[in-house]
Amino acid sequence: MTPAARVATAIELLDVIFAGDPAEKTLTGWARRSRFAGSKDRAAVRDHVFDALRQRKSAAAVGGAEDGRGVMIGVLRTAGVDLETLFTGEGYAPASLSEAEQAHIASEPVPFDIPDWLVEPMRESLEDGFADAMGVLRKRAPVTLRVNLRKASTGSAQAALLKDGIETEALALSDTALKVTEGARKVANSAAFKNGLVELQDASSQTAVASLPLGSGLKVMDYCAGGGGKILAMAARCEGRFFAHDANVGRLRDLPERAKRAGVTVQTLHDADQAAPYDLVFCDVPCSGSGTWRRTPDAKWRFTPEDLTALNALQSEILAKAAPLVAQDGTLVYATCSLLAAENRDRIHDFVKTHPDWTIEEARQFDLSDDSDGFFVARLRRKSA
Ligand SMILES: C[S@@+](CC[C@H](N)C(=O)[O-])C[C@H]1O[C@@H](n2cnc3c(N)ncnc32)[C@H](O)[C@@H]1O
Repeated sequence: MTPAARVATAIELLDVIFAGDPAEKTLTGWARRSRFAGSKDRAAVRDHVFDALRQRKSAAAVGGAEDGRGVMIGVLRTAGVDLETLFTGEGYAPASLSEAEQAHIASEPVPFDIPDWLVEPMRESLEDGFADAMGVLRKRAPVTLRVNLRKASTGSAQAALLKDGIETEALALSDTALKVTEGARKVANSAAFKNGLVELQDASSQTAVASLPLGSGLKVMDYCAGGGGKILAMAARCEGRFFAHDANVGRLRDLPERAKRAGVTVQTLHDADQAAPYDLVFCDVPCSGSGTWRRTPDAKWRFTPEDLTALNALQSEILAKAAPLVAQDGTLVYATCSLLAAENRDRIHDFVKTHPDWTIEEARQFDLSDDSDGFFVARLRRKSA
């Protein structure tokens, strides 16, 4: 495919997505139907579509229309691309630019790339960091690896990755985080990944796990374990007994294989109180994912006030259910990958108000940055008698 044909395809797919179809499904369906598209074409079309979804509102303002074509024009114009070379109308290229499209100038200020109803809650949550975070949300997210300290040091993992053409740089935020600077698409097939030297994990999650009071011999429960990213990061840091639970058992499916690769043992429990009490119960609760919206940009446009209300109720319910599983002197951890105070600060304040025997030991919000996703982690303890 020519660069122009890739843009034309992205425009078509964006129109389907804007009409309501999920981005992943739309891209997968197109790839399946389009035998002529090679892996580079598929990657390029995907990048165009995701760039457009990240910047949907600002790009529409710059491009002059809210449909796929307008948004794509906005994305390319913002990136400084010469539109005349792509919008030629020749072959599979998009139609030439109209006079109105050529002359369009975005009115100021260019809108933020989140739903309108979220602008004030987000501004209140992020305070001075609001403008920076809105800028970062428009960019691509980094690919970050966690070095598995059970099997490698940062240096030996970097050397192993390099053998497969993957270049990385160590991130200051965490002692285990490597940002991939070259060869990100090769990670899944690399020997370093297959042998469990590294896992994919954002740097703020890694730092949050590193801040936990983990020590040898502790019993740890990951109450909302999902694919197991957090419990694997915990198990990599110390010897102990590690348990994983999830209301949706199917989400634990990959965990045994990942644990085996990492050289650790994690026992999955259908019933979380089976092995209670635990020294540490980690609740990585379902959330808006606003700290990771660069990675799943169509999720932000689907997110409604009703979703937030329902999530808040579930988040409080999970904390209340997990608290009795914690040993008398143990730690309850509440975490989200959200930037919204309603899902973070407000939830733990609400919890200690309704559970007066508990106190907040520490809470930390990780900003959204070029090197890491937004993340929130809070440690709670029972008050001493
Ligand atoms: C943010 S994800 C967890 C991600 C995971 N910790 C990781 O690092 O890969 C939240 C998980 O909570 C689970 N969940 C939802 N409701 C729950 C509940 N009431 N009790 C326990 N888990 C729940 C979901 O199935 C989902 O897997």
